[in-house]
Formats: sequence, structure tokens, C-alpha cells
Amino acid sequence: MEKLIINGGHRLEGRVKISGAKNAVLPIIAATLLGQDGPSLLDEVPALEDVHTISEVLTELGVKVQFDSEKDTLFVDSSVIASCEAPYELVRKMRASFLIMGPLLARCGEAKISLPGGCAIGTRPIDLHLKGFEALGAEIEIGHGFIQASAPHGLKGARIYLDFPSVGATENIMMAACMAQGQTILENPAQEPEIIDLANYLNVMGAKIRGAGTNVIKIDGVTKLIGKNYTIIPDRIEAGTYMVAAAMTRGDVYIENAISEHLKPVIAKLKEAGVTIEEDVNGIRVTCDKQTKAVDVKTMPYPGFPTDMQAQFMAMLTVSEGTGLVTETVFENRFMHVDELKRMGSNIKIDGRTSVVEGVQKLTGCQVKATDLRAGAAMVLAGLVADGETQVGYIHHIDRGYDHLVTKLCGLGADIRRTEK
Ligand SMILES: CC(=O)N[C@H]1[C@@H](OP(=O)(O)OP(=O)(O)OC[C@H]2O[C@@H](n3ccc(=O)[nH]c3=O)[C@H](O)[C@@H]2O)O[C@H](CO)[C@@H](O)[C@@H]1O
Ligand SMILES: C=C(OP(=O)(O)O)C(=O)O
Repeated sequence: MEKLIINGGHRLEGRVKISGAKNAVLPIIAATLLGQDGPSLLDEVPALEDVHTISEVLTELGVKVQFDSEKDTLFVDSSVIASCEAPYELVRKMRASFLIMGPLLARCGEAKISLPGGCAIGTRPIDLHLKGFEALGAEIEIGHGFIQASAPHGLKGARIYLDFPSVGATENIMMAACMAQGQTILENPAQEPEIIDLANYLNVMGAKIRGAGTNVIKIDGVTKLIGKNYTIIPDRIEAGTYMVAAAMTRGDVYIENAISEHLKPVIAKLKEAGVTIEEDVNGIRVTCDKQTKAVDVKTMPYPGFPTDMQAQFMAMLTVSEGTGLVTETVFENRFMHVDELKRMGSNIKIDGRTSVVEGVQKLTGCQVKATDLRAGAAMVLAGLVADGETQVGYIHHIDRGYDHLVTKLCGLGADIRRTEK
């Protein structure tokens, strides 16, 4: 099994360039399915396992997809869609595969996708996606592990209120509604920057979407969308992870490409912890010369504190001065990293949806596992400051979302390598 081997105790210093956002590029790749004429060329596409998986999903549908790892571009030609079925082997690997349902329904009037199932961080139902499709006039059937949706006479615009501002449901419904007849009004949608990025790409393709990033999105259906070139926004979670790495190692790191507007709650909490943050138009400089102070964090939909930064902040709190509370409100089971952090000598108690983290002077390196993507990031962060060697296993989770992690961390002075054992 491949592992990451980290020797802790090195201060991080220098510059690191942030790649395109995983959570923007995945729905945007799904949206390329709407392009009937002309290919799309996506730029700033990160070299991630998830990008590879969704590319395989599209290939399975008969679409031409080509990733250029030198240029970080992805070419997608969806002029022909030969199949509307996504198999279990691919959907199981990555839940975001389900994002092809909206575009397939809009473009082909049908879609058959394997039920995604649960995952380490929660059960993650898709009821809000399905309610949205039904409101647009689709018929949904569930059986034999698949969800089949059909709208043989096309979709019709509707007023849809989301009970919770789900990121995936907002994206899936927005993509389906682009080609529905008439207007769709989506109330209480997710407001994440990745929603805005998807809407911008769809609008470049010819869609008529207004209000993405606010609490009401209006979509006027059009009859045709065409493939276009588009550049993906930087990954705010990757940026946030390097910011925490800089803080924990008492380093001095310039995070190139980071958009501070997207990182407000992360920046606010780091400042509260005593970290110095300097923002400019090209990135963010993070410096820290003393032990961080404990802070409380509570995850919320955007613009609240992101759940995808919760595990990394918990890693920081394990070595901060004092006691911090970490409350997870978005996912019901996103504390899998707690037991792993405890193996490294941290002092954490879970009380329902809150973890009480009492800072310790030192973590000790040992064998741990990445139980999910951000839990894996938390283990790497802990390993960077632990005494001795930390071995992180199950790193396929980390490969889903961190582009060239080892190269980037080594470039900042960390002692980390990848091995096969
Ligand atoms: C590829 C991608 O962009 N992934 C992100 C996306 O995931 P994803 O789109 O899956 O997250 P959602 O916003 O949909 O989920 C948030 C909460 O809503 C619940 N829910 C969601 C849909 C639904 O139909 N019913 C329902 O109950 C989920 O179980 C979860 O508890 O947003 C999450 C929340 O910011 C992030 O952690 C993920 O990194
Ligand atoms: C939970 C995450 O991603 P996904 O929704 O793709 O599982 C994440 O990026 O932390």
C-alpha cells in the first residue's frame, strides 16, 4: 500500500501555487455535456484522481476527453453522447459523478445513474437533487441500485425551494434548468464560489443564469448550449490547507493564486489564532512565529466556515495553546480523523456534533490513515509538526483532492515522500 512518510519539525517557507478548484472543475466537467456544438477547453484543471474519474465517466458516455498534464488543460468534445448510463464502479469511486444527471436529463431527456451510496463522512442522500428534477417535470424511478430519470417531452421551468442549500443539488438543478422551457427560480440555493464558477461557465456556453452566489438563482431556459473555453477558479480549500500548514509550522508562506474573498472565515479564524495574514491581489502571505491560540469553529454552508477545512483546523488545534471547540453542522459523521489524531498524542473528546480539543505541547509521529480526503490532509498537517516519523496510509483519499501535494510541500521545505509498501 502506498504511504506518505513525513519527518516532522520543518518550518515551511517560500511560495506555493494553488491549483484549480476540485469542487469547481467537477461540476464544470459535468456541464460540458450540455455543449452540443464545438468542444470545451478547460484551463487550470488540477491533476486529481477525481478529475480522472469524472473523465472516465464521460468517456463511458461516448464523449471525447483528453487531459494535458503539461498545460493543465482538459479538452472535452460532447457533440455526440452515445450512452446515458453511469455505472456503479465509477459512481462508487466519486459521488460527484452524480452531477451528470442534470446535464444528461436536459440534453438527452434521460439518465440512468448508479445510486451513489453512503460515504465515510455521512449518508449523503440525494433527495434534494431528485425533488428538483421532479419539480422540473422529470419522472424518477429507483430500482436495482440505479436511479433512472426521464423527461421525454423536455423539462419545464419551475419555482424550487431547497430545504437545505446543498451544493450538489444547486449545481445539478441549475444545469438541468438551463435547457428547460421557461424560467426556473431556485430559492435557498448554495452560495459557494464554485456555484458562481459553474454559472459563469454555463453563461459563456449560452445559458441565462442570474443571481448565482446569492440566495435566489433565476434561470431562463435556452434551446441550445455550445462548448466553450473556460478557466477554473483556484481551490480555496487547497489554499486554506497550506495556510494552516504555514501557521502550524510557524512558517512564512506566500499562497499564490489564493482569493482572499473566498477564504474570509478561514482568514478570520487564523487571525484569531494569532497568525499574521497579508492579502493582496495575487495571493495571501501567512506568517506565524509563535504557538497558535485555540479558537472555536463551527462549520456552516458558505459564507460560513467550510466543512472541508474542519479537519485541518482540528489538526492545528491539537497543538494550539488552550482548548477549542469544533462543531460540525454540515455532515453528520465528519470526525473520523479524531481517532487518528489521538494516536499521535492529541487530546480530543467528542460530544455529539462537537469535538473538544485541548492543545498539547507535542504530537508524536506514528502510523495513521487517511479516512477521507480532508482527514488525510489533517494527518499530513499533524505529521509536519510531530516528533519523528509519521506514516499516512490510504492516501488514495488524499489523491482525490490535492494536486502534487508532495512536490508542493517539499518545495516549502517539508520532509515528505511517497512510498510503496
Ligand atoms: C464535489 C463537491 O463540490 N463536494 C462538496 C459539496 O458536496 P455535496 O454537494 O455532496 O454537499 P451538499 O452541500 O449537497 O451536502 C451538505 C449536506 O446536505 C445533505 N444533503 C445533500 C443533498 C441532498 O439531496 N440531501 C441532503 O440531505 C448532505 O447529506 C450533507 O449533510 O459540498 C460539501 C459541503 O460544502 C463539501 O463538503 C464537498 O466538498
Ligand atoms: C467532501 C469532499 O468532497 P466530495 O464531495 O467530492 O466527497 C471534500 O472535498 O472535502
